[in-house]
Amino acid sequence: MTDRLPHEKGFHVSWDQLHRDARALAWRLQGQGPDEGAWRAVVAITRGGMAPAMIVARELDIRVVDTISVKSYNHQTQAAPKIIKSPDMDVIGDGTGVLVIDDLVDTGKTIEAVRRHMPKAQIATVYAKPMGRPQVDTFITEVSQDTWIFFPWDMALQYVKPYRGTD
Ligand SMILES: O=P(O)(O)OC[C@H]1O[C@H](OP(=O)(O)OP(=O)(O)O)[C@H](O)[C@@H]1O
Ligand SMILES: Nc1nc2[nH]cnc2c(=O)[nH]1
Ligand SMILES: [Mg+2]
Repeated sequence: MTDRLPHEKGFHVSWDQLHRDARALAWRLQGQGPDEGAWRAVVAITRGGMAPAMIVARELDIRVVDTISVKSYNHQTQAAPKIIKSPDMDVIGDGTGVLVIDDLVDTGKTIEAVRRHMPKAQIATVYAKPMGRPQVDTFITEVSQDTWIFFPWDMALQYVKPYRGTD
């Protein structure tokens, strides 16, 4: 178990923002596949990669969608990443023409494990921190290493007190 650096800042992502950023990722990946620009399949890194992978698959009209499950974090503490479910290797092969999608790269350890599994795949994330950035082929937004990204599925709308009280 490695205790991670403290996260001084929070970056809170709404569904709307995630949708726009995942669409931007699809836009960037479009036409980059090896078969006349097309991609054969999408593999989502569960669980955080599933929503962005769905949006990318929809935008790029990719109907073959699979998952790879990597377990490493327990809340904000990281252990060695372990692949606990692989995609269908008959379909995915060495990853040629396959897009692997995750919500973010932080230390890059999750993607390192995935890349060993599918060395020829194109790996893309919506958000990237500097440490993991070299591990991904494509990303949309960089956030600093001391920032924790909060995704819409981790949050709920709640009341916020006004700056100036009336009582
Ligand atoms: O670059 P790394 O330091 O390896 O961290 C990035 C990974 O951590 C988070 O997943 P997590 O393991 O928390 O699981 P989840 O997607 O199921 O929430 C995130 O969704 C990435 O997959
Ligand atoms: N939600 C979330 N999961 C992570 N896993 C590794 N880094 C992060 C992060 O910044 N936010
Ligand atoms: Mg994840």
